[in-house]
Amino acid sequence: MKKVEIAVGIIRAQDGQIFITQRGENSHLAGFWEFPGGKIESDETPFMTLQRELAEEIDIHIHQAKFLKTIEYQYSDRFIIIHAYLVDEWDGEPFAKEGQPSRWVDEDELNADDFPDANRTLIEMLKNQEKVI
Ligand SMILES: Nc1nc2c([nH]c(=O)n2[C@@H]2O[C@H](COP(=O)(O)OP(=O)(O)OP(=O)(O)O)[C@@H](O)[C@H]2O)c(=O)[nH]1
Ligand SMILES: [Mg+2]
Repeated sequence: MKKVEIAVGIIRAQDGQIFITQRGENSHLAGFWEFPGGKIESDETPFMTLQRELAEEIDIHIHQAKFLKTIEYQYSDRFIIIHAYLVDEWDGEPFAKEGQPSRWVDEDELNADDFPDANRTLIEMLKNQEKVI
């Protein structure tokens, strides 16, 4: 079974909106919305991956982020580990560099059904505002 470990950012603006992107055609879980991020490379810490992926995918640069939660989830074809960070300070204006759809959405309006199954507990945590964040 393939094991995939990733870091993702919940990019939250001061008005509470969150920046999300849609997974491209032909990718794993195509068409679902996601938090920008990607796979941890062998010499990276999760935070280094987050910095690199947010620069590559949405053109923002971060100096810090708040670690939120690690989620483990078994898909039919892979086991996934997601390190999720809250990003509320960055340089630049996020946009989907690879041309995929993107949007800002109110935290309260995040719909877990639009995201991969692995994201469900994370989205519930954000919506329930377990007030660590
Ligand atoms: N970036 C991102 N990936 C997620 C999320 N939730 C989730 O299950 N994933 C899964 O995490 C895996 C790795 O994400 P990735 O961004 O590196 O995916 P990728 O398209 O480069 O991978 P691939 O082309 O090798 O399949 C994918 O299988 C993806 O479906 C999420 O919120 N954000
Ligand atoms: Mg990615």
